[in-house]
Amino acid sequence: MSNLEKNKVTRRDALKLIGVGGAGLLIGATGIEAATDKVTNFFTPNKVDASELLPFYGEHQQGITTPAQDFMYLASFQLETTSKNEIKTLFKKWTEAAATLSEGKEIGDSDVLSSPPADTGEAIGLQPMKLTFTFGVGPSFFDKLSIQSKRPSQLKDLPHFPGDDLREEWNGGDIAVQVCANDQQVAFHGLRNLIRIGRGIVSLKWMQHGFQRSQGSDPSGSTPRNLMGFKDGTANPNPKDKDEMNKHVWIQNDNTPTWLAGGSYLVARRIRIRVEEWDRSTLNDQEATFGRHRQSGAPLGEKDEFAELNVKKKDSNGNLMIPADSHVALARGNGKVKILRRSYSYTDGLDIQTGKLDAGLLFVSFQQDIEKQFIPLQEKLAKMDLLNEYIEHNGSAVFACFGGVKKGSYIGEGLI
Ligand SMILES: C=CC1=C(C)c2cc3[nH]c(cc4nc(cc5[nH]c(cc1n2)c(C)c5CCC(=O)O)C(CCC(=O)O)=C4C)c(C)c3C=C
Ligand SMILES: [Fe+2]
Repeated sequence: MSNLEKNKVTRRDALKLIGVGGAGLLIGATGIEAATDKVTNFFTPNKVDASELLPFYGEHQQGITTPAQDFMYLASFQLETTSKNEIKTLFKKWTEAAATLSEGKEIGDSDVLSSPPADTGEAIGLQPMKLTFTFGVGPSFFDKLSIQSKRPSQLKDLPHFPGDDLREEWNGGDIAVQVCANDQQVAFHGLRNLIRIGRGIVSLKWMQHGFQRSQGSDPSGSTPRNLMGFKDGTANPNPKDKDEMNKHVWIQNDNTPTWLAGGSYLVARRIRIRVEEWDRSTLNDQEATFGRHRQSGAPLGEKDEFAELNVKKKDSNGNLMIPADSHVALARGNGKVKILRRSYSYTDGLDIQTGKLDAGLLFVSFQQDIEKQFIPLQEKLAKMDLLNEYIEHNGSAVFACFGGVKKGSYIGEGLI
């Protein structure tokens, strides 16, 4: 049988696919044709939608204020060289590859029979699916290249927080690449090709995938839920509000070096959730832990997800509606410190030591100033957040993400 014939959807297959297996079931010919049509339509091309394409070049890097795509890979690389020139060449190659892949094109020359194809091929024919790349450098990057004088003073490893249970295999790194897309294969292909281009110059230190509910399963675009079942992202600052982004996210003061201007600091925390314990806690405890209702996402005592969150509001007995040690009460504080959260859920299968799931939140936040934003927030949470009973931080990293890249330029230009 030819491949073409093998791939054909037969009427019999179509019937199986639509669940019509019973002998003697009467179905009119037109019914069968219509059903078969539906199945064969499954293989017909989708229209190419230009909105699926997010250009790599621009004022800021993509993947920061970009509405979170369905999938992400966060990869942390370590340098295998101390040569600035080799890193500069790599950054130029990565820039070109990221720009090409973001347009849904293949990289390099892949039709020379005597050489391995330049592109690994698994995204051939696929749309870009809002593929974005976000690049940054960690504190150790500056030491390894002996350019310590260029390291921004606040780009250093985070302090130890109470309860931290950090593992070296999930910590730090010299370079970060965040790859996001609405298709996991497209995202993986993007990262895999950067890994390949970097071989011999950089190697992976750690890599974490992330997911959220796909936009296809929630076309209304409501706030995604985390693995604890709660809407997560409700009180994020609005990425479309330029003033808010300038105030809380983009680095842009007078002393900012050009390579960092319009960039942002990325904090990543791999936070394991003890889902088994959480699943045994009562709904009442769960809601008190977050300070919001599970179903609606509304602050406790309110009906609407976006109702004002008043941490001082009391019930008729004089008790706080939202417990003072709940996650949102502590994270909101006086409401002045804001970070842009862009976290994803992760699952890494079974922890064979404990027989429990290794699942949680790959917490990612972008901020203008780590010392004024993330650190004071996490200090408060680590001390007394009710959520601490159910989570453990086992990975931590900080990176300075470059400003946007202009066509003809490359990531990190001006730094190396
Ligand atoms: C240091 C910063 C934060 C860490 C670490 C963190 C971990 C974490 N959060 C959730 C789930 C939710 N967080 C929510 C709100 C919220 N969280 C932070 C900061 C950190 N969270 C902030 C700044 C806020 C907003 C507070 C506010 O101003 O109201 C919520 C409520 C819904 C929402 O607003 O997004 C949830 C749910 C988990 C599961 C987690 C670690 C595993
Ligand atoms: Fe949170």
